[in-house]
Amino acid sequence: MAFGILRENKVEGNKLAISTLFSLESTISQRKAELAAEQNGKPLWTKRLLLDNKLLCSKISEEADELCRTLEENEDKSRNASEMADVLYHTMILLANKDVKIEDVMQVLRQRFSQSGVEKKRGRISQG
Ligand SMILES: N=c1c2ncn([C@@H]3O[C@H](COP(=O)(O)OP(=O)(O)OP(=O)(O)O)[C@@H](O)[C@H]3O)c2ncn1[C@@H]1O[C@H](COP(=O)(O)O)[C@@H](O)[C@H]1O
Repeated sequence: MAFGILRENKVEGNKLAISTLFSLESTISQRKAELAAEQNGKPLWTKRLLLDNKLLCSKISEEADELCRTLEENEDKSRNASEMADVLYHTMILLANKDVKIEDVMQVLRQRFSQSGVEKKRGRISQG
């Protein structure tokens, strides 16, 4: 009984996690659609990143470095989650820029479920 409730909570938590990514994807693509409309004043941050690939890539590198620092400097879990959120947000803008959907990324991950990293690496070496 208690196990059933725990499993249900986990399923709900997983659904919430995935719907968060879809929500963010939808907001970013809305901002992208709005770019075509006339701009009044300075664009919001997401729009600025959509318009400036150099800025976006430098933010992605910066956020990835900050994420690694949370490990190297043994920072607490909340810092780790916050830096990962920054990485996800900025990388999802890059995906939107390239018209790649988060589902396309998930599909790649799903295809790898049945394969270990060692097998994957071996496959790449024998191909190249
Ligand atoms: N998830 C985010 C998000 N994460 C970070 N940021 C902004 O990204 C900018 C740069 O982030 P940094 O980490 O460099 O911020 P920082 O203040 O320098 O601080 P550190 O944490 O690195 O110390 C800041 O202005 C943040 O507010 C975000 N801006 C927007 N979103 C989402 O995007 C949606 C649309 O946002 P806008 O259209 O840009 O308002 C929002 O509703 C949110 O859901």
